[in-house]
Amino acid sequence: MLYLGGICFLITLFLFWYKFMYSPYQFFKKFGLHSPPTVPFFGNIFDIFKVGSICALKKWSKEYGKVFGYYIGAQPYLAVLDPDILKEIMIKKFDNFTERKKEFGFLTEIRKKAKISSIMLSMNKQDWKRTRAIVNPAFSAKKLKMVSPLIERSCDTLVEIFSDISRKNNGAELWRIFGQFSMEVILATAFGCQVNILKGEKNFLTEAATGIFTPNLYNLLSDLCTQIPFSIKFFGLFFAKRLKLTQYHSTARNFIFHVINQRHLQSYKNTNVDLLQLLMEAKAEDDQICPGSKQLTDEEITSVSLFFLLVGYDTSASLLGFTAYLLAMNPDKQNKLSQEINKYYQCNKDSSLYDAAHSIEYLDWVIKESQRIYAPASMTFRECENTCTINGVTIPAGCTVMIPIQVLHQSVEHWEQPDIFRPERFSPHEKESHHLMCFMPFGAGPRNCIGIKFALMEAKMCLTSLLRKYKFEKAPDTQVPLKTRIGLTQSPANGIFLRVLSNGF
Ligand code: HEM
Repeated sequence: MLYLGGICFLITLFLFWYKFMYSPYQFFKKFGLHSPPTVPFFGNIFDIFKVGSICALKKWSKEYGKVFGYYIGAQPYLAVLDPDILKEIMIKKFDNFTERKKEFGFLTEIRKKAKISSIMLSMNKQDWKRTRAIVNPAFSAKKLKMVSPLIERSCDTLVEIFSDISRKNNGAELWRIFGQFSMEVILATAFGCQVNILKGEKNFLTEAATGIFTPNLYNLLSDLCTQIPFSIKFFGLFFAKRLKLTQYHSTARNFIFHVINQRHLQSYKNTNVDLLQLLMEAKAEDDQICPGSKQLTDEEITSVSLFFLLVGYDTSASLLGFTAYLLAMNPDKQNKLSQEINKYYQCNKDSSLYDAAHSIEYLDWVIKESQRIYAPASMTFRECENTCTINGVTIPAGCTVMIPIQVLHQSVEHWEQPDIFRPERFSPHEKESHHLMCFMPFGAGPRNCIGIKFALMEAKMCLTSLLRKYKFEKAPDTQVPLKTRIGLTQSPANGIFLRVLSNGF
């Protein structure tokens, strides 16, 4: 009896080892793909902890080439750094790679607790097609020009605030201020809410949004728990109630809910057809979605709105902060940009801020070069629907392709002296020399960032109005080199301290 018990125990142990510790890590081997050695149950999580995801990816690509696998827990990721293969995945074979990484684990539980359904980043093919078609018109060039006066209003407030900062010798932390600016802009343009965030109103919103985007342990833990699915439910339920992250989600969601209710209560029809109006007009009767319809449920309207609020805030704040930092560290480039802005206004005295911002070519190069050095969205994903072979590489069905935007932007193979800030790389004369897929701050293909034109308009208008009057300079507290915090997005780890001076024009 004891003998039989012993055998049963050993068999159980073997099955446990096979299922959780051996078999998951054979995934890439089966398809002839290389991957770094793994630690059972944890995969390559410790390598990432040790040096950070970007350094780990750079190191692995040196050892295993431009396509290799790695594991977070038991979750397999295929990192692709080959621009030709990326072009196939993101553009040519988009139908087979329409979805991103599926959302699971703690974050789903946290969102459920805050009554938020699937966000647009992780929507499945059908829901994404339906939602994107509804939202697209809000981002047309014509619509964006219509909302530009709202951005100009926040630019004017920002100039006032910078006037105060320019009197301080030690400078100020600018990333937070750019965050308030971008929150104010997205609220006004997409939701019709004129809130003076820059003057201190509703600061709890920027706090919640920052909290949601700060990379945290839970993303990694989520992936770890995929091996034992019930643990996600268990830990998710246990932690979700107690975490600050849940509170942040609830705060942001409640605010959006309030804005939607206010819009419902307005007796007149909103004439400025903003994003929220488009979403609300797509509301399905009784929350029933018919196949092929262009409608949204109530919960989807809240979730999509919330996502736009968050994503519009975080990435734009980082873009502005990183650009200010790079200009401060490269005074010759900053001088050139200020001169170009000044020259433009000398010839076009009555130009609108919108027109000025879109006419200064050098500004466009500066913003591109800033995004190349510090990509505000450091990575994106695509899920492979059916196994396929691209340029001799087999990509298994169900595999999550990881597209390391920041690593591509820093590749020595594609960029000469990638650490040097040189906006001229993007001049018409030079830009042909880099592969299209080695520069993709907004992703690529049909599922790229929907907010490209909006984000660029906002950043260009903001920098034009600031650099007409001020220049950025290194302050005693400026961190050099700048440390960044990398999750799905990239932001400065300890803010951006800079001095602001009048530029004498
Ligand atoms: C500097 C600012 C921004 C950067 C760098 C950025 C970057 C990105 C990237 C890399 C993606 C993934 C694209 C892909 O997978 O191919 C994305 C998706 C997305 N972004 Fe942005 N973004 C920015 C600003 C914005 C703004 C202002 C909005 C909206 C107001 C926005 C809305 C979205 C949406 C809705 C998606 C999901 C698109 C989809 O799944 O169809 N983004 N963004």
